Amino acid sequence: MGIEPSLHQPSPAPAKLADAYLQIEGGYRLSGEVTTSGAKNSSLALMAASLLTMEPCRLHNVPKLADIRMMSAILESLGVRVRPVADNILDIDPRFLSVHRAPYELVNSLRASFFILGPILARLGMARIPLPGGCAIGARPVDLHVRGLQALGAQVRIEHGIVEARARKLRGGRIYLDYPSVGATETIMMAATLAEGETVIENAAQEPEVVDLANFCRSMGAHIRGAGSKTIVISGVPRLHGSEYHVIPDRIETGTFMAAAAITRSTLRIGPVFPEHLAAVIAKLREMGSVVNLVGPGTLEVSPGRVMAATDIETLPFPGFPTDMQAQFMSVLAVSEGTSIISETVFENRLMHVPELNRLGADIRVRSGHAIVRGVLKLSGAPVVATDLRASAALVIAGLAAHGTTTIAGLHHLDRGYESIEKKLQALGARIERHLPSAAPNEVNKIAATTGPDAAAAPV
Ligand SMILES: CC(=O)N[C@H]1[C@@H](OP(=O)(O)OP(=O)(O)OC[C@H]2O[C@@H](n3ccc(=O)[nH]c3=O)[C@H](O)[C@@H]2O)O[C@H](CO)[C@@H](O)[C@@H]1O
Ligand SMILES: C=C(OP(=O)(O)O)C(=O)O
Repeated sequence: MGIEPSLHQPSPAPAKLADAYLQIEGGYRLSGEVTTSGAKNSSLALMAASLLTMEPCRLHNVPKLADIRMMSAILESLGVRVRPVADNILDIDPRFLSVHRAPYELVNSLRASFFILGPILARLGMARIPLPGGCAIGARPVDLHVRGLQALGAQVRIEHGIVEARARKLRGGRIYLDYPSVGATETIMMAATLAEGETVIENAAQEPEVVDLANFCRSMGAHIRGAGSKTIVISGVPRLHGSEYHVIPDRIETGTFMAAAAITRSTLRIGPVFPEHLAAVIAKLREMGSVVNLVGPGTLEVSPGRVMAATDIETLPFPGFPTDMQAQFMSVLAVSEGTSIISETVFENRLMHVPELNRLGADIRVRSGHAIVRGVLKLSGAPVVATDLRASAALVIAGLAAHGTTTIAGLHHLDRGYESIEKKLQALGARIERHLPSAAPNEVNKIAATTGPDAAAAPV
């Protein structure tokens, strides 16, 4: 993937006092145990995959997030019934899927909305989905999704920003992905479950969320082999049945709390976790000097070593270091001893947090897509603006370590991907509060159930 520096990005709009913001008093240690929510990126793919059957599905461990609420709204716009039946349990009844087009206003806000293309095409023989939105971290084309569906016999054209795919009957095919795209692997895998004959995806993405999706499809009766390896083989079946399924824990949320432990030099226990999903993150943190141990089934303990040392990081497809953890690790490296080089190779515009971290006293320069991070002794609190989801997490982490007060605006990014993050951090002893839009500048509002991030996730 081509990488270009983010130096030429316009600065994010300054925070307005009328916007919601987080206020953090940093420089304090954390302690205790934190529970990881279900994986956002799995849940979104599984919600789309539930369209493949005509029977009800129940998903457990779905996080309460703005993205999940949006995906629920998209499914409902297609005639599908989506109901939260208990905390983090979502019932999806796709029997009445009848609409093959999704509204732009809904699809525009998240990348995962595009996951519905393959299932709708497989079920209805036609789909019209606007090009997706999501974090503005690069161009994020959909050519690999399109070529995959074409290999299954679909006719696909893109006009006026809408992807239209038609196929009376999808047929298995052989697809080599030029890049192991997570989304393209998922789109093709879902469509292929109902295609006639065998589909082989070569150079497939190996991310745990791809495996979770394959396992969910298998629980519905799909025949899928090799998920988690570079070659996935799908033998199409005439129909899939309903299923009840538990979403895997969110490895990126776990990694974010691991980074919070490292930067505040605290001991934290984090779980549930599949350590093999975080092998690269654990290895990097150990290299930097943290002590990371598995202290029980599915619980990691992160504690401080003698020093936090610089290290180089290159983001890569799984099992490499995840791009979704790059920003958070940049915060930790900003206060580690020595100079680190971070190379973002997955997305060409995912260094927008650099100027904001520098505002907090970090010393980071961007040169040809690489961030050169010179460790400083301390960060100091300042007002900053989140530019995307993981950038916002990086700013929260930096704010926990920065001396004095940090305010973070642009919380709609954070609320896309972190369930109750400030409540979880407060329980660990962090001095973090959310100020709601109506609040006077110095007046803290307790998070009202009707307007806070939990409300954003209302359907779950
Ligand atoms: C909802 C979801 O699951 N999002 C995740 C998913 O995004 P997403 O599925 O969008 O990420 P991809 O793996 O597809 O993208 C990786 C690279 O491939 C490029 N590409 C992708 C598709 C395509 O048709 N053509 C193309 O060139 C992208 O521009 C990017 O440079 O995987 C990313 C990589 O781990 C994560 O950061 C995102 O959190
Ligand atoms: C980039 C992310 O999400 P999305 O693909 O939905 O933009 C993310 O989860 O970090």
